[in-house]
Amino acid sequence: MTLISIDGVSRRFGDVVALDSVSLEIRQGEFFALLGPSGCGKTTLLRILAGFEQPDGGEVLLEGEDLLKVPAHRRPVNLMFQSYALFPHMTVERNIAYGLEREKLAKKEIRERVAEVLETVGLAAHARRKPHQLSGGQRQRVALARAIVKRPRLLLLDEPLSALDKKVRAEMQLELKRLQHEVGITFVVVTHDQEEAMSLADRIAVMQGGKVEQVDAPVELYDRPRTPFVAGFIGANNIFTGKVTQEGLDVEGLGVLPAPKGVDGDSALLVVRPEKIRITEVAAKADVADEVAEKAPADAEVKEADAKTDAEPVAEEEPKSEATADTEPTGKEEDADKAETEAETEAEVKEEAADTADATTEAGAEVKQAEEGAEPKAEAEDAEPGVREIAVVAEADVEVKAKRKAKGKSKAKAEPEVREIAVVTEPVAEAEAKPESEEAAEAEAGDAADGEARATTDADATADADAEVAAEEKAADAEADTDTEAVSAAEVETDVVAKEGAAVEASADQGDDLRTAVKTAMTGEVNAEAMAEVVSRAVAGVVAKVVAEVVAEVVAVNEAKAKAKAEAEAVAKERSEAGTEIAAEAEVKAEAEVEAAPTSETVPETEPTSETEFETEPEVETEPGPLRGKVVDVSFYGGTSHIVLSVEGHEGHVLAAAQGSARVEPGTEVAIGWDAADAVLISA
Ligand SMILES: Nc1ncnc2c1ncn2[C@@H]1O[C@H](COP(=O)(O)OP(=O)(O)OP(=O)(O)O)[C@@H](O)[C@H]1O
Repeated sequence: MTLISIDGVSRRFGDVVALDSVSLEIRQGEFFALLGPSGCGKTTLLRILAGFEQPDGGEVLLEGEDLLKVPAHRRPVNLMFQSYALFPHMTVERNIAYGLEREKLAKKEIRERVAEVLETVGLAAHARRKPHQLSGGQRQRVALARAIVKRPRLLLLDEPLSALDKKVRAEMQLELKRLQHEVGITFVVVTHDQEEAMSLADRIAVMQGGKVEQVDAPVELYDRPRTPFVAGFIGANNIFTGKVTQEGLDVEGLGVLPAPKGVDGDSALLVVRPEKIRITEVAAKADVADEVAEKAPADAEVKEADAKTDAEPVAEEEPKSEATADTEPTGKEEDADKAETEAETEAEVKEEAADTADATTEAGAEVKQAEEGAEPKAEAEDAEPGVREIAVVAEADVEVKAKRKAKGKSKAKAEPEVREIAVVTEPVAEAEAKPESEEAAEAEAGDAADGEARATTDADATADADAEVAAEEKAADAEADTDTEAVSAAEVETDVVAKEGAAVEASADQGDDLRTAVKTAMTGEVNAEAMAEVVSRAVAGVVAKVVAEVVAEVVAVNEAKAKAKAEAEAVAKERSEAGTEIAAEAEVKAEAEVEAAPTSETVPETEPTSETEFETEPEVETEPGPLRGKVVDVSFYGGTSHIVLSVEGHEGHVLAAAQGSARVEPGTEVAIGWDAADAVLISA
């Protein structure tokens, strides 16, 4: 139901048009915000509603009644000033009572209403204090109490939180919302702070230059801005200007970009939110590298790519600085080097992996270290490149592409190998939801991309690696939690652990002591008394069953604990390697992304295409975007990675945002894209 109807209201101050035919409706009981930059006319509109200003034209109705004819002091409207305007010499309760006293209400009623409102704003204990004895937030509550005690139909708040520091401000935002909900009064708040408006208001009128640009709910404003101003004002946005075509928006210098349908030939703005931007590391395929190599035989990096394609080991290559920059060699450098050398032939690796399961694990760990500290091209030349090749190809080919670009080759010729960088939650959620076996299989790909499968080329060793990676993934799911929670990440194991006490203690009436005895015996501290009990009950035939049960339980618990410990250690190791805890999460996500990338096992013999990649892993998007660019900067705050990208042919930067820590370095060449459905087209 409409409470206030504003129709064609204008106000000029000399040459300045403060309000230019403003029309909007404010509903009964809603929290409404007037949002816009300084000087857009929001305060003028508020003052007109309060009766402190008269418009030059237009009308304002309150439930159908002409409000403009009603003098300010008779309007059922209250204005809470930015400065709160409290009387410094009066106590809190007298400040609140003041308006009611002026209305000459009965003292009893005044007392009751003041007490009620003091409770509502949580200041009953401060009733006798004076304003200077209160904090900023408390003073603001007094101002609010004073405004609502008169029970206005409409409460106007001019920048109500601007005098508060950030923390109190956040608290008061919640408080204001609660209060508005509780008292049911229609609130109209004026603010230039979009975050404040978005978090407080049910609906927002975005104003600019004395006009209302758009009135909508916060989500609508964010998702579907209807004017260029709103698109630029609310949140960060990537904006491209061009001509609408059937295929998308044709932007000069950039080509046709994915866009929703529009009117052909129209000039329009394309708006894409940073979190909708998909960036994928671009790397030309080996044959492209080959082709470049042929044309530039003197280029050492291209030669390496060539060599890799031919699968001829070039084991003596020195590590390259870019390749080693990611991870500093650890104190186990020598071991790592040794392991790397050992891992260079499949036969040696097999031998090493075949020794024992422990030896395999150790070798894997060492090799992982070796690889992290090693030059990727050496990996590529490995006789058993397996799934690792993806990461290696990607890195090598970025360099190749850079060379190719330097030679002025058309980017259209590249058939990019992609590795999605900006992590999105959906694919990860899907990956997490997968059954363990599938997860383990996929983990192999991600794992191998990290080079972990290097030393495990025989079946047993690979299975070990799979299990290890699957365990890592599960443990990493519980990453920010305590060790106990890490245990709970392994569902089955958790069950067993959780049942440890309960199962042993609660299973059989007469078996309690017996179970304790057996368990105690099994854990090494033989209790003579308990064992005597065991023996005596053997006659009753209880023992065999109980012993079997307890043995199974203890074994299961021990296994679960061992596994959980290994997982926790793996996670800790991952984290320390990645540098931050958040990075660990991103790595798991990134692995899920990498799983989608084709491997030498999954990529067919014939030239792979994006389509074949989709067929392999249809649930993860790997289509590179239409734009090519470079990562300029990556910053992490608010739980999100904010990635600044330069784009070929585009003057401004493109912003991408990814939840968690994105594993992408400045300088990385990327393809940039988005889904047409995720973008908004606005007529220019
Ligand atoms: N009494 C006045 N005399 C002259 N110009 C005025 C007067 N009141 C407002 N203006 C002008 O009208 C325009 C709108 O002012 P208004 O205060 O409504 O904007 P605002 O959006 O509330 O800005 P802010 O957020 O800075 O308070 C401004 O250009 C302002 O300078």
